[in-house]
Amino acid sequence: MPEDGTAVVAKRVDSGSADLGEITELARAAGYSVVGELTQSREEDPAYEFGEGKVDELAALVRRSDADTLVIDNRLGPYQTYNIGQKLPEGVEVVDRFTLILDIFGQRAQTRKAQLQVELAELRYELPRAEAKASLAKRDERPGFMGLGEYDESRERDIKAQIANIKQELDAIADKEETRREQRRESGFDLVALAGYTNAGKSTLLRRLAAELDVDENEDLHPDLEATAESEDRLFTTLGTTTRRAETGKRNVLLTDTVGFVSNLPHWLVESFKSTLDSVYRADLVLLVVDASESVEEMREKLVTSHDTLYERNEAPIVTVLNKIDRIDDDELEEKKAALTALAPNPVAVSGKTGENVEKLQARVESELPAWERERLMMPLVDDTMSVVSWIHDHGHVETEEYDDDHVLVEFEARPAIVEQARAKAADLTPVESA
Ligand SMILES: Nc1nc2c(ncn2[C@@H]2O[C@H](COP(=O)(O)OP(=O)(O)OP(=O)(O)O)[C@@H](O)[C@H]2O)c(=O)[nH]1
Ligand SMILES: [Mg+2]
Repeated sequence: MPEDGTAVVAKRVDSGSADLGEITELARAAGYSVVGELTQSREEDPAYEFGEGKVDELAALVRRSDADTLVIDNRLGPYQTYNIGQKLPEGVEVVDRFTLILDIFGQRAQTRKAQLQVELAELRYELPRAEAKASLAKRDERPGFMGLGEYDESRERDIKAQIANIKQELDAIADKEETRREQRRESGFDLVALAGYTNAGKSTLLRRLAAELDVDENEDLHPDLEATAESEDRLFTTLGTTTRRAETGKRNVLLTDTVGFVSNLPHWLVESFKSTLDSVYRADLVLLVVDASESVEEMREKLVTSHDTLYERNEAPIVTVLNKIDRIDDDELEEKKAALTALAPNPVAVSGKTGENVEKLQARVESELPAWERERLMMPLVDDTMSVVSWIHDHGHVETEEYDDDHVLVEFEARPAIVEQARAKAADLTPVESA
């Protein structure tokens, strides 16, 4: 764990100039202080990623700045990692973008699920490396090294078995969570998820929209309700998921905040976090949060990354939320909206920090949620009637409730499935026959 570690950050791009902004933030999020940086613009060198001369320069910089880690914002093959490491002072570690992100996740993982997901991603990272080692060892026919080949093949089998076990456990967790989502829907809740690039302001918006829900009374239904959703100006503040009840008007909304997206992640890493991302993929509505105080270029890139992450699995309609508008003026906002209309049609612009336009966002959530059905039910007043009436209150929105001597007329709106259940409950109320 790189608590108080020091790092040099480096990046190669094929052409143009390399931007170290995000990798520096990621290194900080992992606990490093960044003590040096270096970039190169040239095609990839198969042995060293950078040109060999540049790696010598990097090694000198690492030595001069006394860094204990070299963070490289490129996808390194196992041999490149090894070759670069050979040039560095003894004990200096080479970390690429993916291992750095895994490192952050590992430090933040608090729940069993988060820990399993990190472990799964680590094993998936290691598997091709173990396979490469095993096949090298097999090819190497020097008798003295026979044992090595056997050892590595068993490591490979071992990793595969562990991956299968973890996947099984994660699938069981995912099933349980899916059941919980269904129970919540049956209880009349709409499920809305906050998604978006890391640091966009999702947790800040969650707190802004959240209403209090008595957690104790609803423990069975809402074990993931938490009092706080931290916000901080650092990447990946949120790793697990937090669900709160949101105030939007008529509808009963449960709003879920979760891990942010980040660009250039290999497929297996995103896949490892599938059961966390399911809270987004399986929502009734997704609020895709974008930091509007950044440049149009950055916003565009982050929107593309977000859409790519959502693309394959997401089932819900998406509303784009341009956040942090307190940091820009109206003209700038309009220009950005116009420049991004293809990726972010009809966005809602808000500030989670000041609360500006939050009521517009609430109205938009209400209008985008799957439509409710309207119903009028006339029920006889018998012993169980009041419990049916209060069930309708809990699961939908009651417009009028009128009583006469032996009947009640309830007019309400609710999800179609709720309306159906209410009808069945009403039909079960049998008027007291005069004997
Ligand atoms: N000026 C301004 N700052 C904001 C606003 N919303 C959030 N922030 C700041 O942006 C930073 C990130 O906010 P978070 O709410 O933690 O963002 P997040 O999307 O949950 O981030 P991760 O959990 O790391 O993915 C914090 O420093 C917030 O205070 C806003 O509307 N205006
Ligand atoms: Mg967050």
